[in-house]
Amino acid sequence: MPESTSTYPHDRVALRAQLAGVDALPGSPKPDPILIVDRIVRRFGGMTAVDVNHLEVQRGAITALIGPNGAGKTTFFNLLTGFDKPSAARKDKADSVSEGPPAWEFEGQSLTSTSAYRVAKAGMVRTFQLTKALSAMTVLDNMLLGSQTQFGEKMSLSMAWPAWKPRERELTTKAESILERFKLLDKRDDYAGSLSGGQRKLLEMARALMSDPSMIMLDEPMAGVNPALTQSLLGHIESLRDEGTTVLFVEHDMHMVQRISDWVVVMAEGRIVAEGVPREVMQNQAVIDAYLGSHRDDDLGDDALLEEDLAPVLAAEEDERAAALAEQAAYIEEVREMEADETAAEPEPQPDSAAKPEPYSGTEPQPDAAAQPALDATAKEDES
Ligand SMILES: Nc1ncnc2c1ncn2[C@@H]1O[C@H](COP(=O)(O)OP(=O)(O)OP(=O)(O)O)[C@@H](O)[C@H]1O
Repeated sequence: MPESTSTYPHDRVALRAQLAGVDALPGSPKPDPILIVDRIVRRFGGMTAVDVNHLEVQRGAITALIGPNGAGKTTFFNLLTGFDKPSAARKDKADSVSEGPPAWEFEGQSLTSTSAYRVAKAGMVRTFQLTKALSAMTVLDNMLLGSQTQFGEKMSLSMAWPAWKPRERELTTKAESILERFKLLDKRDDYAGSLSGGQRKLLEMARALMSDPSMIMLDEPMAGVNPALTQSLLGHIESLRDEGTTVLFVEHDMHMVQRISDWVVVMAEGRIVAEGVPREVMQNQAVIDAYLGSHRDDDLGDDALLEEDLAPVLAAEEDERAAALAEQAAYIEEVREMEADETAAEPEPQPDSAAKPEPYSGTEPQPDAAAQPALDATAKEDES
């Protein structure tokens, strides 16, 4: 985990004591914000999906972003991480953009409309669901794809092959260490597609950690996870926080939100309508009106509903990143072949998973591939 340069108290009791003194109001200033967002608006046709005037995310805290379906949470994540661009000001509409240009900064560095690669390199990394193309790669290759350093070095190293080998060894050692932490080391050579739902979630998180993020953004980390692995996932998220990594996560499961969040931000119809400590925010009238309403006693963490609602959004995201993923997967394959040619080593060990999908060749069309931010961005970097 990154060494924090802040004097921020990583002790949870001290952290919560600090947050208890923060005004429970939308856009309230935080004692030590790692992310500050101003005037970010996204419209789709005539519909405003996101209109956030001001938001500060506290360094070292676990912040939950909640809201009803269609509130704009995923779109907001996409904007912050460079996967979408904010809309321009429109004079005939009284939204936040009309009051000035959008701006957001992370660790004091402007990330406004920056590429996904640069966002990840700055230390703000999001997770993605393990999709078909990634499922057809081994767990270890998924981890190597998660290393932004690898992507940044891709072009030069492919031309200076001998330099790559020690780097790959270093990245592999790092990947194995993270996999061990997530109890996935024995799955190292298995195809990711053979993992259980909960193990996939662990792998998504593990992959994001390959780039040493200061802040990790989790999009519905508990969706599809069975109770057996829920405790493990919660424990890992809390451990990340305890080590100084800021966590921002979107979640429908209110039990989880109440249990692990230090702070809760509530979105409805694109806007931040409430903020506060978990117990209090649930009592907030704006939240009850906008989100919980008459269904307050319902279990809002219904995974079946969640997956159904998410499907079209995720499919769109996956399509956009398919080309970048194919390029990266082909490159990893190329590196493997170069290594085999050069060392005339034994044949590569075959993955020993029971459920083995066809290996991904890197050339076939991948309609539903998704990749880490760094993947998409590398392609952009390479173009430039
Ligand atoms: N590419 C798109 N084109 C048109 N409308 C979109 C697009 N992406 C999102 N929207 C719309 O923007 C609104 C916000 O969607 P978003 O997925 O961000 O909400 P959400 O809070 O993440 O919802 P959920 O909890 O159901 O995932 C919705 O009305 C959605 O239909």
